[in-house]
Amino acid sequence: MNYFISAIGTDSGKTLASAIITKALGADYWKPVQAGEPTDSSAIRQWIGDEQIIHPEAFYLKTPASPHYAAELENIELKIDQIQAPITKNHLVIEGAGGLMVPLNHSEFMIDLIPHFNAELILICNVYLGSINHTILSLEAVARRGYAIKGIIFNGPDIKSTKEIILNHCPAPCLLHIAEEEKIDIAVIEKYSEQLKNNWNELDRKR
Ligand SMILES: Nc1ncnc2c1ncn2[C@@H]1O[C@H](COP(=O)(O)OP(=O)(O)OP(=O)(O)O)[C@@H](O)[C@H]1O
Ligand SMILES: C[C@H](N)[C@H](N)CCCCCC(=O)O
Ligand SMILES: [Mg+2]
Repeated sequence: MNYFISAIGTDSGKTLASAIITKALGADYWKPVQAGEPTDSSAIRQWIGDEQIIHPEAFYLKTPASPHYAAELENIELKIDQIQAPITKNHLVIEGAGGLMVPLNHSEFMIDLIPHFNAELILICNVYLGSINHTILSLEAVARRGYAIKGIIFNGPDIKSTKEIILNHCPAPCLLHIAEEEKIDIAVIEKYSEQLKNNWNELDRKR
């Protein structure tokens, strides 16, 4: 299965969550469009070790900006039909850049990659004042297009009322809650990947 990891914004914890998901599923990882350094693939490599496959980016753009603009600066035509998913028999964790409505060019958005890769969405919701609005808007964009959503991963403070209202508007369950950690290292990734495995299996049993 392909899982597309997106978020309600940028710097939301997609790379952290992708490392946890990749580890939990024993999956391959792929960042199709990388804008700026250090690359997310390099962070994932540090956190998951050498045993799993990280596929090379389809587009590496130098400027840490919206991909549509970073591509324009380099005179690169960034179009979805030029991006082919790597061939693998394994699960593939595909990390987007920024949030769902981040543009790749003047007519295509990150969200359009979900059907292109025949993927299920996992939405990373970092929790802050304003995140309810950003999350429900993101869920509406997904619902309007009829795309499959596997679940939500919360990242940050555990605020019951925020989680409840979001989950009441989400057709899929919470897969994991990542707390604010003092530092992110291999032990933290392993701790959450064990939690995610248990939650995932439990949710699959209930379905
Ligand atoms: N729960 C957390 N505890 C501590 N640090 C965190 C947590 N979540 C994210 N971070 C840190 O916040 C920063 C942004 O997270 P991350 O790189 O995963 O965001 P992103 O959504 O992948 O961003 P991008 O859109 O650039 O891909 C990183 O330095 C990451 O290690
Ligand atoms: C450079 C950054 N870390 C991400 N890779 C790209 C974020 C694009 C955000 C665009 C926007 O929503 O305004
Ligand atoms: Mg990232």
